[in-house]
Amino acid sequence: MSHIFHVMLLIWRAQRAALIRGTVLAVAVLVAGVALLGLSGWFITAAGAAGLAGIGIAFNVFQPSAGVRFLALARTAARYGERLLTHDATLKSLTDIRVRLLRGVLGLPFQRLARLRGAETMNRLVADVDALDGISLRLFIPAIAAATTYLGSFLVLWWLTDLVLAVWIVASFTLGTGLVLLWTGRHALAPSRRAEKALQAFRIRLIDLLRARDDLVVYGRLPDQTAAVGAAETRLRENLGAVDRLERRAGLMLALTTTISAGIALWLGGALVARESISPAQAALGFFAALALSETVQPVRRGLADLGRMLDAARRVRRLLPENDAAPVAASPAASPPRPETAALEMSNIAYRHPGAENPVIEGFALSVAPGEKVALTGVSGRGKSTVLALAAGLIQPDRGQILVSGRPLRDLPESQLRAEVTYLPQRSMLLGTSFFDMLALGTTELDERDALAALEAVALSSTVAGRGGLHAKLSENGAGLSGGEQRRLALARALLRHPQLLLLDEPTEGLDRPTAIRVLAGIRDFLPRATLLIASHRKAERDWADRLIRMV
Ligand SMILES: Nc1ncnc2c1ncn2[C@@H]1O[C@H](COP(=O)(O)OP(=O)(O)OP(=O)(O)O)[C@@H](O)[C@H]1O
Repeated sequence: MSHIFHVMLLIWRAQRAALIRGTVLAVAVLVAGVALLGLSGWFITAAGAAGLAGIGIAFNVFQPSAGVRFLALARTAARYGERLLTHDATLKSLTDIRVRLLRGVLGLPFQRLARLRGAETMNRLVADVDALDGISLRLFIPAIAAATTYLGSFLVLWWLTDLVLAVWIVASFTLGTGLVLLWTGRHALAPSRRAEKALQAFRIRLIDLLRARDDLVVYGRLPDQTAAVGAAETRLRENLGAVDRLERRAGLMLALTTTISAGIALWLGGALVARESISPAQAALGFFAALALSETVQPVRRGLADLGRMLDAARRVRRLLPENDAAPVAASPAASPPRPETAALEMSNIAYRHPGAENPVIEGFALSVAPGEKVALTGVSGRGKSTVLALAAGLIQPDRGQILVSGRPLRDLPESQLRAEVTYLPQRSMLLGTSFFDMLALGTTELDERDALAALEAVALSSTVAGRGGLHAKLSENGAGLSGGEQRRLALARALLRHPQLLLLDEPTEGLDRPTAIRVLAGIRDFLPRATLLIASHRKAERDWADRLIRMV
């Protein structure tokens, strides 16, 4: 439950003023409803009694009927204002939470980020945050409004009728509805959780099916995956059905509570009238107020039916939210200029162990690359070449040792300066966008077309781009309509366009035929004549191109 309170606190803090106003209006809606029915009952009974007594002519019908009209209108207006304020404030708070969550996800350490599954993260950001709206709209605000209305009704009924009648009505409602709501929350917890899990499974399996469709067809697993999607959907429907049934049962029990409470209030009112403690009209007021109190807990019923979904969503969201993102961001140290007389990249006595791995992948590793040098890192697969590049790019931190970029400790470089000076092309990169231009523009905010064409020429892609209709021609999303080699070269061109001083390339010509590989390697140097180049390599063409080889053993 602490997660739900924490999320409610976040929602409340972000939109405090609007939520206070909305809650006041929610109380006004319920109070006006109870007063409306109570006054109507009193009015009809009092008018009837006056008629029976033969003094109907003297009975003032105008004031009570004006009161009824006022309360009806006030209730409608308050309901409108309450919906507007609370929904608007909650949705704004959730937008805020979603942005903070995104910031939290993006701020995760590189290794954790690499382990996140796209579909799952998408679910967190969309479905989980959506589930949180019920915490304020269907739990806290209606619960506060109902409690306030019970207290107010007790005081007003005591004042206008009799203490015994007031105690009975409010106590029976508090106890009755409290028990029904507890029952609903307890029984709906499991199916509501299962429904949410099934929904997440449905989405993830469907996204996996769409993404891996070709592999699933090749391995004959498409029917299995389709069946898995269908099974998740069936589970979702079954559990949603269970939640709905529970909610209906809770509705029935609430109706029974109202009937018993109002029935006994009628009997008690009659007894009090017989003892001449109150008038019949006052007894009617009590009875009708009791009937109206049933309205107070309807929204909470729906909220409690969804409690399991909200609890799980709140727990997951809280885990990913940055702990204290309200704290001011520490000022970045001033950017320091490179020292030209030093090595472009120097790594000394580096040790690194991947999280969860038993042994360090590299231990006591050292390397020095002079400015403008082309160095190839070689070694058998799994020796740690990509790990060295990720360390040099500052994506992971060494457990021991020091990394200097142009003589400055890498960990002291401000992020923006590091990214401006060092670019890393991993083995697998993602192309974002739907045209060559869009895909290249990820690396450079103000991309110049001439520069883009020059980079494409450097990676031997000019004719491909021209053949596909030019830089701005529409392509399948994320480069899906390009060959594997074309996709890699496009990612390489994107890296070149950042004009880094140090370019780290992980097997840049993998998948290319030898003549194209040689052409691309020459193009890299032509495009960046002064840059320092460190590449992880398995190919002879790359080793021949390099000025020096560093063999990892
Ligand atoms: N995130 C990770 N968690 C645990 N182990 C990892 C992780 N990333 C890499 N490894 C392991 O670290 C070792 C070095 O991996 P790395 O990718 O650096 O090797 P590599 O020399 O570049 O290999 P290749 O030539 O096949 O690309 C491998 O055994 C790999 O399984």
